[in-house]
Amino acid sequence: MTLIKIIETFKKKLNASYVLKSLEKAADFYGESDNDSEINNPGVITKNSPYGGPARNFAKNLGSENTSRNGEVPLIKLTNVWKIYQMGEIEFAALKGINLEIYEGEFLIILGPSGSGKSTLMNLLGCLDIPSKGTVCLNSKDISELNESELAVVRGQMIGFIFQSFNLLPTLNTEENVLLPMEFQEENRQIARQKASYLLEIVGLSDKKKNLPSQLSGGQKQRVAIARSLAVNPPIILADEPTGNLDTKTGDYILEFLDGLQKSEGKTIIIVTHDLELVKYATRIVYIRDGEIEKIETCKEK
Ligand SMILES: Nc1ncnc2c1ncn2[C@@H]1O[C@H](COP(=O)(O)OP(=O)(O)OP(=O)(O)O)[C@@H](O)[C@H]1O
Repeated sequence: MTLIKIIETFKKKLNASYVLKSLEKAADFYGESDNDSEINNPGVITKNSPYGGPARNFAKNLGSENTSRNGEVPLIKLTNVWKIYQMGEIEFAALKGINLEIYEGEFLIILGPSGSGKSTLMNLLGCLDIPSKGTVCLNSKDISELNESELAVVRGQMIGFIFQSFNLLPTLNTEENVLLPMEFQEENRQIARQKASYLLEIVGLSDKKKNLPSQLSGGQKQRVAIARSLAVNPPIILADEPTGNLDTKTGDYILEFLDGLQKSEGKTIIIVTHDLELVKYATRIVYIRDGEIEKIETCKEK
């Protein structure tokens, strides 16, 4: 199966049971369930979903040559990856020979202290940067072989980003921020707006569509960022300290939400963090220190 076909497969809809679960959680957490008939009526959401029919288990749609979790081919594979920053005469190796395979449907936590190379690694996993040495393969394709525009297309369709600082565009309102990735993917404007509405319902922000980021709380901003990360229904969600700027309760809600995406949607969740609290959500933990993988732990049960 070609990468384009795989990407097309990934563009199918969000799962209805996940939507219901997420809505219930959002309603429960934000105390909105009593006043919102749509939240109490999942049929309405399902009927209005612009993402079409259920699409559980992305892996099953990939074709045997690309299936991952128990198979041979990882979704992302790093082989002897080095990242060397040049500062005048001085070279600094932020990553030193990283080998890592990430499989579809994992909830991977990359844990390490400040300066250990987490963000550098995230930039490589997210195809935002290329390695100085070694290879990063996404669906068996070496990203170094792609030109900038090909890389942007792959990144846009395969990966949803969530950042500690939310990275919302300050002059765009909530709805426009969620629409943004779809604009780059040339979505039909009307369908794009339907999708944005749908995603904002999932994260419990239907009533904040016209608010600017400055008119939202931290937790609401991060929920907008999550809705935006899901806009093109990517198979991979990559998050850099997603709860770093949130209080514990809101942070837990965000993580439960991501956990739901992994469990019910089969999405691959990758979080880089220094926060040990997050490991309870992981299926695997990668410990990184001084640019090297110290150890990798597989978690028996979540
Ligand atoms: N552009 C750059 N030029 C030079 N050195 C850099 C650059 N970016 C990062 N570094 C260095 O690389 C190392 C790893 O940085 P990185 O941001 O990946 O760490 P981190 O684990 O994400 O840290 P934190 O948790 O504090 O964000 C650090 O020592 C940092 O100073």
